[in-house]
Amino acid sequence: MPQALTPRSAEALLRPLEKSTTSLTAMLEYLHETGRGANIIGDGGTTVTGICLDSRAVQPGDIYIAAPGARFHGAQFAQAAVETGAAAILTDIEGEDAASAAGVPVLLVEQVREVIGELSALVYGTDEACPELFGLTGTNGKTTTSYMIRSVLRALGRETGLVGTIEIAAGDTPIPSILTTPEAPQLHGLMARMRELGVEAATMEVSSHSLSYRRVDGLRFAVSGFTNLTQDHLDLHGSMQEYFETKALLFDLERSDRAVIMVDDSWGLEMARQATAEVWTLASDPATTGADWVIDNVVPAGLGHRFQLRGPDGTVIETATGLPGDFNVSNAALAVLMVLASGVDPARLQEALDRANPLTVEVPGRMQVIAEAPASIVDFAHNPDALARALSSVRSAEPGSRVIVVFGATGERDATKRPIMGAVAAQHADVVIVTDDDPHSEDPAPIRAAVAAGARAEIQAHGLLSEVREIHPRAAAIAAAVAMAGERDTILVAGRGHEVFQEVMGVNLELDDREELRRALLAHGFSPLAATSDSFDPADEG
Ligand SMILES: CC(=O)N[C@H]1[C@@H](OP(=O)(O)OP(=O)(O)OC[C@H]2O[C@@H](n3ccc(=O)[nH]c3=O)[C@H](O)[C@@H]2O)O[C@H](CO)[C@@H](O)[C@@H]1O[C@H](C)C(=O)N[C@@H](C)C(=O)N[C@H](CCC(=O)O)C(=O)O
Ligand SMILES: Nc1ncnc2c1ncn2[C@@H]1O[C@H](COP(=O)(O)OP(=O)(O)OP(=O)(O)O)[C@@H](O)[C@H]1O
Repeated sequence: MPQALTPRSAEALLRPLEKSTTSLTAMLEYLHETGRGANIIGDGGTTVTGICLDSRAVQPGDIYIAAPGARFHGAQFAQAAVETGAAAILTDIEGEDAASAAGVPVLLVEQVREVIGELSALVYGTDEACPELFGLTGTNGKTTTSYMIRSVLRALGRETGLVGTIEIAAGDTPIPSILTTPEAPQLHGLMARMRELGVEAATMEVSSHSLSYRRVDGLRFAVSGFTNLTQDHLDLHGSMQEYFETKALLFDLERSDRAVIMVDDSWGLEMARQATAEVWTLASDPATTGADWVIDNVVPAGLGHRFQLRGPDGTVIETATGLPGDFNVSNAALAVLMVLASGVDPARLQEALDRANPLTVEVPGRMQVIAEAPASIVDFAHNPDALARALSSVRSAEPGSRVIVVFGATGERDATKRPIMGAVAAQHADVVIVTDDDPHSEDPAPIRAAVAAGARAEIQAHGLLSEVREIHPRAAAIAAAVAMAGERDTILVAGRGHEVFQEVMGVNLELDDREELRRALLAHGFSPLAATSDSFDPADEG
């Protein structure tokens, strides 16, 4: 993928090729009809062909949305937006003066973020025609489950799109992803582009940030799924309750027709109780009473598992996933049920699962096996629950084998999870190598110290035998892990998954954990798997 994309050229990929026009008066009328106060300063007959929230990405003919943010008010970039072709500006009272001074008509509203989604739908016509949407939220498992859903939909012969942390894909065109869930103007532009490309169904990761910032406003999900809720993003949400309430917005009938909710924890149960969309509940434990669907008869198959889904009226679906970890059985089950909930005939779905094995899909940087001896795995676990689950799933039954984990914690994000992740690593690994994750602009040393302190405190409190080392930079930590590993050991490099840049003190350094691991394995005489054959096929695994 070209790294040289600028904000403007990237934005152009998220637009329909065929442009239609919307006048400011049409927007004003829509806002008034839906009970919102708004005024036009200048010529209401002015028409726009696109809508954009970033002055650096404006395309000629756009309405530039000058929104207040944590750092700036977008109105300070109004002049720049007009110089690059903005035909009008949408702003609030605070932005009025700067917007008016930019010399194009201004649509003035009370709360800018409240109207962006709906106006984007109006501009791109996505209120009238949009691919069938599958939305995923939860702390962990969104990316993996959305790849699985896409794979199942493809096996059913549907033309698909995908929006998420790793990439945006409209048809076969991948577009690098900056946010897990892009801003509303980009989402609507993208849906219109997908419509042009004949995309019938799209999966979308819906982050809690996107719900807080109203990025998915104006979209309607046919089926939304909830994976789980564990600690993360408390810097944004303040408390788990607020984090939960934000996620719950997705399961409102105003946004989603149907919801499939994992009820393995109390947050899931509460989510199912609160949701106003039609709910199907799913439990991983077959003994769970009251769940509509349960996962049963899970048996190891190669690196992954075979399992059954048992539902109402004796319905049984049998399938398998080749992805390691019992959490991937939950992800796979959720994917199958979300497709079923969209109205696909169960027999047709079973036939597609049997024929195409779609739940054995390669998800970059998610439990990605780089070598088999020592078992060397790169995973995206970057919060306590994901790290605990990833570590538990890689422990080999072979006597004397050790688990060596290499990880760190992100800078400028939820600092409370740092010692907790250290403690989790000490509980589950024999050797804990603490290194840098993405420190961003924060000094990496105190981040490492907080993680290592959590690990040491856990060892002391429980008399554990794990060993803690602090090694940086990250490539050196990965090399050290390989240097100490024997063939029967397991190395888990956690936290950065598919990412190929590490931001240290504000500078982007090229770093791909998978490449570093391969390099170190080769240097120590081990045999990594070929870079292109990291996907699994249970058919090969027996
Ligand atoms: C915390 C957060 O999500 N902030 C988002 C928010 O920022 P903000 O409103 O504070 O914006 P600001 O920087 O003060 O700027 C104000 C306005 O001026 C505009 N601007 C700014 C500079 C300029 O030159 N021209 C210009 O037009 C900005 O586009 C913005 O509209 O609106 C901006 C405009 O779209 C986003 O870029 C920004 O995301 C930042 C980059 C971000 O890092 N977000 C992350 C945390 C995020 O959303 N992550 C979740 C996933 C998390 C996970 O699950 O791991 C995601 O969905 O990706
Ligand atoms: N169902 C699950 N429960 C707990 N942990 C999981 C689950 N699925 C995946 N994980 C762990 O979480 C990590 C991230 O998985 P994935 O990328 O699918 O989730 P995500 O919700 O998209 O994460 P993010 O929002 O951070 O991008 C995986 O690498 C794995 O360690």
